[in-house]
Amino acid sequence: MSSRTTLSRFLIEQTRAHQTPAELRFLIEVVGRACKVINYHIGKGELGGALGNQGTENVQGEMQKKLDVISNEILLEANEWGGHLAGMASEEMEKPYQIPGCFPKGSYLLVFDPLDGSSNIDINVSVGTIFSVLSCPERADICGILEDEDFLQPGVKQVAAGYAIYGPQTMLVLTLGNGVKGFTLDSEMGSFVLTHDNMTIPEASAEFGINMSNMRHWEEPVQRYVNEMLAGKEGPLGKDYNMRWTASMVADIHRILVRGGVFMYPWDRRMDKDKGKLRLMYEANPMAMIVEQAGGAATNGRIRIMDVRPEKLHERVPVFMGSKQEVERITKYHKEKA
Ligand SMILES: O=P(O)(O)OC[C@H]1O[C@](O)(COP(=O)(O)O)[C@@H](O)[C@@H]1O
Ligand SMILES: [Mg+2]
Ligand SMILES: [Mg+2]
Repeated sequence: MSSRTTLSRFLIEQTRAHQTPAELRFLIEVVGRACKVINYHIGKGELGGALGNQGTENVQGEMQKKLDVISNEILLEANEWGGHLAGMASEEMEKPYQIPGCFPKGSYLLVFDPLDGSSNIDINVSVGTIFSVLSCPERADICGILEDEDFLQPGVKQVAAGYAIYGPQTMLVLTLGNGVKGFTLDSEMGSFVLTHDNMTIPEASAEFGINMSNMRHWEEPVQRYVNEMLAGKEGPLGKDYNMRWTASMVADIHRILVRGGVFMYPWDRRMDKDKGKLRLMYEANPMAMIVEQAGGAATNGRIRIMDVRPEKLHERVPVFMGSKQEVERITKYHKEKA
């Protein structure tokens, strides 16, 4: 009997250890399978005609990549008939996706960013898929249409969160609320195998990730924080910091789960008040749950991201997440300025 723990076996063990409902287990399995299919299309690249623009815009006014649309369809198709979902919402769709038919639906809502890091697709840099699982509010009418409001639950309500990273290795990183696990895709077996048993983020770090080209637009607390790091050991922090930015949130957060650091996408003067670039429901919330479950912290500069009350399905939020000490420092600088 192989001692390697596949995703399926891990989920069964979770059911025994933590009473994880069979429906949730099935949901994670289906999402895992969909990510394997997405991985196949990404791996084919131009051979499969999957690179380049789709020629359409999504609800955020962003030019969609072909793989944004392909990945979205793969996740919808895989999850539509399983009976485990009441509905879905995606970065690439303005409104929630209704599970067709009049019959009792599943207990869960799946919210996802089908392809994260889209600007990196055509240059062969790691991209990912991010997902968040919520419970579906009680519904009288089984034929009832799902409204945006059904999804607008704060991050603390998530029952699971995860991401797939399509890089030199393809991995699935997952939390069900008791720690963070990483599974590597064994392409021969076609299974995700547990390789990172208890991913944790060191409290202290000397590495940060931010798009530096936006510096002139940032608020004072962010300018101060980044300048102090750039000042290195001669500066007030007394240590040298390294900088990394891949422009794929999944890849930047994965780096932090493996070796620590802080990831930032702050508000800047070009944006709507108190908003950011990254989306609360399918980027910030799932990543915040994973980061906190790994011992890190995640705020919008002022409060815990998972305490933010969502108002809109595609709303944006400033993001500071990673090693606790660094996130606490940048949050303190914002509070001092408030
Ligand atoms: O291009 P910028 O400003 O560096 O922004 C990069 C950020 O935008 C994103 O690509 C947005 O995500 P999508 O690709 O899913 O739209 C993040 O993954 C990444 O952190
Ligand atoms: Mg994204
Ligand atoms: Mg995306």
